[in-house]
Amino acid sequence: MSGLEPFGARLRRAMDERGPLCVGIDPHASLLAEWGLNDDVAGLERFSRTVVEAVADRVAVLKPQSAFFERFGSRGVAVLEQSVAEARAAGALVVMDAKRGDIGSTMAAYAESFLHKDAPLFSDALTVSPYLGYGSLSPAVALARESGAGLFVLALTSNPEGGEVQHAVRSDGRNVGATMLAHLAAENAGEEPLGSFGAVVGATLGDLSTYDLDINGPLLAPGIGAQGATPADLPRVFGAAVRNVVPNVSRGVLRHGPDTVALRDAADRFAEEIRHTVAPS
Ligand SMILES: O=c1ccn([C@@H]2O[C@H](COP(=O)(O)O)[C@@H](O)[C@H]2O)c(=O)[nH]1
Repeated sequence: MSGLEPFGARLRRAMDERGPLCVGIDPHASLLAEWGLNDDVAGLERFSRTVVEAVADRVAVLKPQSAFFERFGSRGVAVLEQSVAEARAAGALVVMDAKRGDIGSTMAAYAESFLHKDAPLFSDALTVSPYLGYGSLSPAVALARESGAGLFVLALTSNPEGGEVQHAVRSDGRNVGATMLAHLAAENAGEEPLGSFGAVVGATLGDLSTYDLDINGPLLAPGIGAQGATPADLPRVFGAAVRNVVPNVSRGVLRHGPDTVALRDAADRFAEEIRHTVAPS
């Protein structure tokens, strides 16, 4: 299977050209209502199409949250397929936020669903959960390499409950989140300009200087906007690794819809704030 150029290289270029902002497509029932849309497949389709039309030609990454599409069954998944295709056609990279994770043999099927180049839901990258053991992700790592896709592994999540698992200390003295970061650094060793195997690290987490975030791969940073973090927090949280951070904003942008100009302006404001804090001129 001849794949795309590696995800890390494509992402680095997109971040350099468009800035690193990732806008989420999260069609919450409450947002559909605020936009004057019905909580049905037609409302879902209108919502997703509007977000893609508003921002897919200007942000590096769009991140559809699969849960909000799966809620509507097969017709919701059809809308998700269409949104992925339209976003990619407009030049955005798509990170599918489906947080898949299972024993290796089943993980292989999840990987086929999102990372095989001919899959209807093929995405540039997929969020995955390593909490059945990092090694259980091997089939997804292998297929991502073959297809030129990437993964974002949940390492230090933005929610307050995450620490119960991710801060647990192993017998070697390292905590679980740090162990995931170390696995990713090994995966990305020697890759230029950037590896394809990223970590999810919440922007809400405060000072992370005790962690080695230098994984030579992207750090997807949710938590800005509705969860309380701001672009100004990024240098303090990520230190020198801020250069590889892909900050995600979902509700913080989406609440400005359904007007496409207002959505675009909101994304532009976040992008500008991020540019100022990440690479101040
Ligand atoms: O640690 C994590 C991992 C994923 N997410 C997802 O990101 C968005 C955040 O949405 P906001 O509206 O900007 O809060 C959402 O899809 C989450 O499932 C996360 O928040 N934290």
